[in-house]
Amino acid sequence: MSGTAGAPEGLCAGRISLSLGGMTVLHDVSLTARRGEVLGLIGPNGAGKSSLLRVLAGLRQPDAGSVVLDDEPLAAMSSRRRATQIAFMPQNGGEPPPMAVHDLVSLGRLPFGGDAADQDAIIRAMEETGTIPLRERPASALSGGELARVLLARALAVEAPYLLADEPIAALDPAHALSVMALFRSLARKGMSVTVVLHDLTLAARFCDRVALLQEGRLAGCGRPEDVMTDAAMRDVYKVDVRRLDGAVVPWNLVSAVSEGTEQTS
Ligand SMILES: Nc1ncnc2c1ncn2[C@@H]1O[C@H](COP(=O)(O)OP(=O)(O)OP(=O)(O)O)[C@@H](O)[C@H]1O
Repeated sequence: MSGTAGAPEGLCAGRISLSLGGMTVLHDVSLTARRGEVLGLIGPNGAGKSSLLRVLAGLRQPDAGSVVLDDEPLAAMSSRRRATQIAFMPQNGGEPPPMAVHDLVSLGRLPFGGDAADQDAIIRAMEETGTIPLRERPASALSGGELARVLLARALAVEAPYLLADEPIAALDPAHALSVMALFRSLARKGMSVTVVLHDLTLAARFCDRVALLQEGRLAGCGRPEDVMTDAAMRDVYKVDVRRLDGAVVPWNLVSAVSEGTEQTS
């Protein structure tokens, strides 16, 4: 444990407000990502999940509030130290650079000196994401799901204690999505902190230790999935009615369709 007495452990966002393009996209949001857990950021499109993740990563400066890593304000950390402590996987990743997959994953080791441990970390990250067979391929020629796994490998290669991943499973088939969520669980059990933006509510409820539910830039709830992802909250925030299958949350009908008596499925 590295925090000083009284200082909260973890990556703590305190009373964050953020405006983009003249619009307030985060309002007074407080949240802590802790070592040893998978924290899911959930909420509808535009709710502020990516913006909050970027603030947590130190990639965006909030207008108000601060982010503290254990007892150290992020704003006071060197970018190199921050890059060794917090690994970030962006949403979509943009146009991949014209380089081989292995070289792209190797970029995760840039904050380090280039010692022998680098190659081990790169191989480990590629094994964990099933990207070894892709290693010689040009990144620009990958499918969307393949590229997503490579970008995750780049973030994992950092071997930072804090991983922030923005929709890492959005482009993945069910087998790869399950495998990545299981990997997150396993990394958290080894002491990492994994914060992940998710739209798959079923997997969020199943694999996250806690979820933070964002609604229009505000925190609508944060805690165990069963406490936060209630039928009422899903209805209010997502405008969907859910069904529970073996305890899993399955979005089932649009609230508007139900209220108009035109339920889509039985
Ligand atoms: N650079 C920007 N300039 C202006 N507005 C922005 C910018 N980036 C994001 N926004 C707006 O901020 C709000 C929150 O965006 P954000 O990407 O954080 O949402 P999100 O919850 O991650 O959404 P999604 O699920 O669609 O990815 C949205 O209304 C978005 O249009």
